Amino acid sequence: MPCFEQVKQGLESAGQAHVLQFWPELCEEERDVFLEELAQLDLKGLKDHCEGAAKAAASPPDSLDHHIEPIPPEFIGSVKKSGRDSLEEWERRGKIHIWCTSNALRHGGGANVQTLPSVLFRYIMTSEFTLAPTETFFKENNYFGLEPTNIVMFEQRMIPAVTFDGKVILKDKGKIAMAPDGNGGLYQALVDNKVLEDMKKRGVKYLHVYCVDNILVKMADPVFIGFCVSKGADCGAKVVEKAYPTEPVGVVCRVRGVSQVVEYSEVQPQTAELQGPGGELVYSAGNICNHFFTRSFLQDVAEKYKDQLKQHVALKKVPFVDAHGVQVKPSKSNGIKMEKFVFDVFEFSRNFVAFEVVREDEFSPLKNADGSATDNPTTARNSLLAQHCRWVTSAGATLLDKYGNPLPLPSVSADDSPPAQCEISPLVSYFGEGLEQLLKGRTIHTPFVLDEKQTKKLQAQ
Ligand SMILES: CC(=O)N[C@H]1[C@@H](OP(=O)(O)O)O[C@H](CO)[C@@H](O)[C@@H]1O
Repeated sequence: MPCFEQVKQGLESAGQAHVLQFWPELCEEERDVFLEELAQLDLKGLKDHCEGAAKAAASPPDSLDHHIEPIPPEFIGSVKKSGRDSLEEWERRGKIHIWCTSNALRHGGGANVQTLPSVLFRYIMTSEFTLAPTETFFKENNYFGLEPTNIVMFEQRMIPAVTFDGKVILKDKGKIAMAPDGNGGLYQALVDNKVLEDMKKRGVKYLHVYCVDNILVKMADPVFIGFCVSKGADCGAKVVEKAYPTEPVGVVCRVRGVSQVVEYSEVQPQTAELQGPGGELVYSAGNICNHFFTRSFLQDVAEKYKDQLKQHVALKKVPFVDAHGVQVKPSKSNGIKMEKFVFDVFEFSRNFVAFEVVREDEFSPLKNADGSATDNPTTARNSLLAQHCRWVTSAGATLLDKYGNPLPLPSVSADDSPPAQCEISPLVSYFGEGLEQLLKGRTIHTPFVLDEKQTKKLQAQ
């Protein structure tokens, strides 16, 4: 059991003695739980954290408009602008790297890329709130047929939310309001959970990192990996062309000559609207939270740079207990959550590249609840269905609606009328490949689900 006096002293010297104001009212069990929680805090760093948060919230960040420039074209690859040969070559190289990792683990080297199936190691970072539900979800679904030991789940750190005058917020009489430390908490979490050692042991050299809110993500995309490795990159980012100047996505660009992502909130509209000679947006490389890293780059970040990552301020409505111990749900922002961003390591890269992909194929974010205009569960589902309709149609099949009438070619945008119910299992096709031999010349009634069982049936016909 942690020592109460020590914790109390730590809080006092951080200027946070108020955290214990309801201590006399807590029962023994509540005290034990609270003391455990307080002992987990970085009490030495608490003063800096609280003062830093209040200071950062009071002073808006410098405008970056005069310091930004686009990434030079020689550091950008593009699915749209590259020939078939280059794309196939990157894909081939990417597959070799993926296969080599799995083979090194199984046989201690000497990959035979023709015959080995690819084993991928998945590292899933969650917050304190989502670890147990994520584990349960995987278990309940039998790990989706994957080998459980190849899936590593780990938690990012939580840090206290702070008032505008730098005081830790009490969520309850015996509980601090904690918030995850942002997606850039990844680098600290890799260290805390010894994940880099695990990667090393398994022979992992390259990582494809993405945030979960994109239904169209191409996990471990061999084309992207092949592109980045062939350019000798230690760090890379997939981008899509921005749909309109003020679209709420970060822009991959350079600031004072250094590659980084500038968030949509950090530039003036007139900068976002700047156009090149052909009318194209100057800052068009929209960040989709989809990155390539070499393990050795991550190792460098963990050893040398992790503590230099910027802290970003997020102003939030944080429920709290008032001086009388009454729980309050604020109607306007009352608290500061400090977050680190996953892409803030780009500036430490020695060779950063960007790779532009096709939005309709790779980016349909889920940010809002149904009922809002964009980026909600319905638009996400429609994007996936529309993509699968396109795959089936380009494999040479004709889709029929439920009355037996031929469906028009699926629209490129998922925002129009809902696409036909046509879904291809990722166990059958990763990105539309292999469908022609199954579907060419067929007439298919929707709803249609092409899973492994249906595939076998079609093969037998
Ligand atoms: C801190 C962070 O990761 N910001 C990302 C992230 O934005 P959010 O609005 O925070 O979800 O996802 C966007 C793409 O969906 C990306 O453009 C942006 O740069």
